[in-house]
Amino acid sequence: MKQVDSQLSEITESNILPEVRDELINKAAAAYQQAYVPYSHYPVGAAALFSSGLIFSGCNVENASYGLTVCAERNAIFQAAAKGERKLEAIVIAVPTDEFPSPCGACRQVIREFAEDCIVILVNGRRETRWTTLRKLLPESFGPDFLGGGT
Ligand SMILES: O=c1ccn([C@H]2C[C@H](O)[C@@H](CO)O2)c(=O)[nH]1
Ligand SMILES: [Zn+2]
Repeated sequence: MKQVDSQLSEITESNILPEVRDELINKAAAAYQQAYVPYSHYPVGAAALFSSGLIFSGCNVENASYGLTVCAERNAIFQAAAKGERKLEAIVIAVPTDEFPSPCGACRQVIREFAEDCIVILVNGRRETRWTTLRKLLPESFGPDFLGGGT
């Protein structure tokens, strides 16, 4: 546990510039304003930083056929992938509630497709942050390397 925490603080302190972090947080919080959530009333915003330096944001979009709902994280990542981005560096997930969000299993796996590991910053409605990593959220993961893919 100690080791994980020290790895984490290394990642959080050194790998993201404060101005980039702030931009990610602002974009994720702006994204949830556009959430389409007539069923859950739980808006989520995500902002994903890719290796190009570009940030892609997205919100959750629900559907009357509930299972067709797309989460904010996947919306942001798929928009990036559609523009040719392939390497995810960090993702911020923001909600307006007091509780921190947590990416669902499907989104963890989609994050894994574009990052062996990456910074994950969770933001609540008070703009408090919780830093974690994909590796911590999805240990011993299955990824593109198993299939010789990932490019
Ligand atoms: O990390 C999360 C967790 C949930 N949701 C969405 C899916 C659905 O629209 C609503 C309730 O599950 O929140 C996200 O977008 N991201
Ligand atoms: Zn999800």
